[in-house]
Amino acid sequence: MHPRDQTIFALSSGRPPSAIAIVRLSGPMAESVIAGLAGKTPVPRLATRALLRDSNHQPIDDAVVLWFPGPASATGEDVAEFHVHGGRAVLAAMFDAIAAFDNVRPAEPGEFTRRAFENGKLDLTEAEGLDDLIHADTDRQRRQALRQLKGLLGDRARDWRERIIAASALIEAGIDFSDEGDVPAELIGSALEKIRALHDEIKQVLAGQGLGERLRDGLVVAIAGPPNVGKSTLINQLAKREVAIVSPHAGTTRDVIEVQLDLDGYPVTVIDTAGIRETDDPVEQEGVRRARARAAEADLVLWLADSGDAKAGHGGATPTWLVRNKIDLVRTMTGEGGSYPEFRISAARGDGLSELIAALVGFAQDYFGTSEGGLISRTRQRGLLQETVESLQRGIDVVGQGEELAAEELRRAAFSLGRLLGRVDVEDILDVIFREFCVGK
Ligand SMILES: Nc1nc2c(ncn2[C@@H]2O[C@H](COP(=O)(O)OP(=O)(O)OP(=O)(O)O)[C@@H](O)[C@H]2O)c(=O)[nH]1
Ligand SMILES: [K+]
Ligand SMILES: [Mg+2]
Repeated sequence: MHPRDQTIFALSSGRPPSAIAIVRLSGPMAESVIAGLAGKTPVPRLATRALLRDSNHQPIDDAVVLWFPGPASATGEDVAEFHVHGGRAVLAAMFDAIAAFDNVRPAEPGEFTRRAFENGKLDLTEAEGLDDLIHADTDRQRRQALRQLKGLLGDRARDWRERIIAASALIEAGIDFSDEGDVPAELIGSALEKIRALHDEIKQVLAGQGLGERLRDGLVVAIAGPPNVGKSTLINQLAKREVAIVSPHAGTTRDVIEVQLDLDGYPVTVIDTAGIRETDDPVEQEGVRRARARAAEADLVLWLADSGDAKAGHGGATPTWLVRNKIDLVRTMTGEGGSYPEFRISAARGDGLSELIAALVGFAQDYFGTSEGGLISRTRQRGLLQETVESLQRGIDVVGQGEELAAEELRRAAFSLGRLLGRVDVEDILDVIFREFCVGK
């Protein structure tokens, strides 16, 4: 039997132990399994209490079960849900009892959503939104994912695709006429007008963008600087917990330490790195190498320095702020900040931290944009819209030289939008997209 025709099951809720765990099944065997374990098929879509028993009639758990006959289900197939107590032994017994049925197997990551997609329950942009929603850490990420899940980009793309096909029809009609000699100029003129409008509309969506993708990936802020200036002390303050070891010993931090922060709804990853200096210790050398590499890749570097002797500079092109630490020890500031924005803090005492954090929020606002974010949240989506715009532009350019050429470009544009929606030619990308999903989703 093809894996696609098998019935799949998975733990759809979080890691056990938990108060309640949800085990989900989808496929033709779902009814046999739910009836087998619960004693009878429950009334569709009604939460039903049942004592679940295995094939030897041994009780497994006192549970709530739900039965969703297809196609009116999340995946479009028959779906069964078991709400059991979330103990490891309960779940192990459930999985054994379920897997004992023929043609029932554990689901691959994202396989439920993939089946929903294949059964037309959602388009590919909505599936991507669903994945983003599950992984959203901050409020802004959640709102963006929800917009995507609601199909805003998908709706626009469907509309664009239909209009491209309508413009094609006009041009194709022109081609038919041209056999008789004269191509009616008003047909071509009208098609051209439609294509120009589409081109401008999609281009506008592309222009206001970058923000959505950034919101999905988050902003990376690296704390760098010489040894012992208080980098780890600062990251602990920002994280409000002891993520990094602090000690008076220079060269304490060697690995790159990362924390995820929610700064006013913006997802920010702050990284603490090894103090940058010349050293003979090969382990510390490796730490310094990593520190430089991560600072170079970051979106913003907080270059930490001793207040008494501040020299900013990591030599990279990354935006950099000079943060003078330990102002509790020093009265007079020396050293050149140069053109870098400057902050004065005591990471240990907390002085100046609220100003630094406020400035970080401001930076995040500029970086992510203050708008609600755009329709595009992935490079895949951006690339396909870009292709669409290019095809439309070529269509406009060549329409005078031959209607066939223009029609071909419009077909390409419609094809790119079809791929965006997951309607055509997508097997390869489906594997990539759904692999990133959680098991049980
Ligand atoms: N007085 C004072 N001491 C501080 C301040 N911030 C950090 N320290 C102290 O400075 C020493 C070094 O702090 P760390 O946070 O380990 O410095 P680091 O830059 O991470 O050091 P490396 O990882 O070794 O590069 C510790 O003894 C801290 O307690 C501060 O604002 N004021
Ligand atoms: K240290
Ligand atoms: Mg450190």
